[in-house]
Amino acid sequence: MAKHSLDKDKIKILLLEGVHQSAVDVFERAGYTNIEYHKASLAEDELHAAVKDAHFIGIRSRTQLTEEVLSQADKLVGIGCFCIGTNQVNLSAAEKLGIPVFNAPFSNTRSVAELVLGEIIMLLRGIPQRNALAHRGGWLKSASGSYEARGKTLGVIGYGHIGTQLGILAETLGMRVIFFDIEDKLPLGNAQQVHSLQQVLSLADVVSLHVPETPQTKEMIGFEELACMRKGSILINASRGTVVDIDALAASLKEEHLAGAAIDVFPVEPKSNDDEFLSPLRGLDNVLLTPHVGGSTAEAQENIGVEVAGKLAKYSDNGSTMTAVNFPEVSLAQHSGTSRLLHIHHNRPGILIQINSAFAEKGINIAAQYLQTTSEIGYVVMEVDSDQAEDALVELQAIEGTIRTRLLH
Ligand SMILES: NC(=O)C1=CN([C@@H]2O[C@H](COP(=O)(O)OP(=O)(O)OC[C@H]3O[C@@H](n4cnc5c(N)ncnc54)[C@H](O)[C@@H]3O)[C@@H](O)[C@H]2O)C=CC1
Ligand SMILES: O=C(O)CCC(=O)C(=O)O
Repeated sequence: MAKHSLDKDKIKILLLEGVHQSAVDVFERAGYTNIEYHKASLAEDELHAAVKDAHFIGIRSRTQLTEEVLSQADKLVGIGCFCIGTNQVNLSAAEKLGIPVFNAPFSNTRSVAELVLGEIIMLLRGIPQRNALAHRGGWLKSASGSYEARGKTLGVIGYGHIGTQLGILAETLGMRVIFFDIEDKLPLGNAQQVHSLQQVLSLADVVSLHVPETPQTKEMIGFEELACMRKGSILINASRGTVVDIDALAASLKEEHLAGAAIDVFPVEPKSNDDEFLSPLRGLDNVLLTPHVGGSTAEAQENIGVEVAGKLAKYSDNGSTMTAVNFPEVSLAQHSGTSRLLHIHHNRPGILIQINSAFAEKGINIAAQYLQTTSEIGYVVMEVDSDQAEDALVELQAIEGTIRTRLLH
């Protein structure tokens, strides 16, 4: 059986925010038993303490892995975001520390698209306000402000994995789909790409946001953009809370410029289910408020657990970094008969020459070598005879510009 430089039972895996049991199962099947599991996110001081001796951390969207938190995580080898978004991690700080970050880019996308489709139908029919009124003893049996989805225009902002699936689903209801994306995208079905945000906003009956959180998407929907939207139209945001100026949205709804909204993500979200949810949208009957559950289905969570835990276990076992979002990607098969050395370094000219010269001087034979770089860091993986592996590790650690090394037997 392969022996790793650090025995697997010494490798601490910290799982937060109730990631699915499937993740625990994957780790355990791979031989990792030192798992600290928390159902919720941790308070800041608890997080600082818990990361200190963790080799791997698994989080969802709540836990903020800032530069400060990462700087305290001396033993951290890899991070798993059990979701799509990775904006909660300081990716460049992690990269500079030589820590790859993995996520699950597809596993919950269908769940988000389905939720949004349901919300479109509910909002076009004015159901949220009828439902709220009925709960208070009212009875609003009226066709006023109630429409079919068929024939309406859906404007998708961000035509990626979620936006495209939503477009296809909406077309099955007979909606016309237009979209805005900063990239040229292949339109699926009968969708049409429109090259300005304002144009989509002014043409659509329903606008749905599916962009990532970036400096460019911060408050991309504010007073001006909301004013561009058609009177009586609907806004849906299941992307990130920072994308919409929430005060501007509340104002537009109160002025009855927009007929309704469905919001799943907020600029500030409660840290746990026990904390109060505060928002200027509270109390508006024509707004569907959901607690960031777009991707929270049994199917999505189970698949995400398997996918991300699998990526972390693979990186731990054999150094493979495929699909890491902040790190040079190297696809590696399981090794046998040799030891594998991982060397992460600042990307400067001459590192590989230094490594190869140092090994040549010591008579260390390199059976295989892989190198990938980003502009910041380089990642070299080498296979050497197991009886030379410890000497090779010493040589690697002495190379100037080294960030970290690992040895896998
Ligand atoms: N509510 C929830 O529970 C969930 C929320 N999300 C959020 O949804 C976002 C989108 O997810 P995917 O569709 O899988 O991502 P994706 O990466 O497949 O698609 C995003 C699209 O947005 C486009 N884009 C980026 N910046 C833009 C800009 N400034 N203007 C217009 N288009 C822009 C990209 O070119 C890309 O086509 C995620 O980044 C995440 O933040 C994802 C899953 C669950
Ligand atoms: O389910 C979660 O915790 C977050 C989902 C999400 O927003 C994402 O996948 O980006």
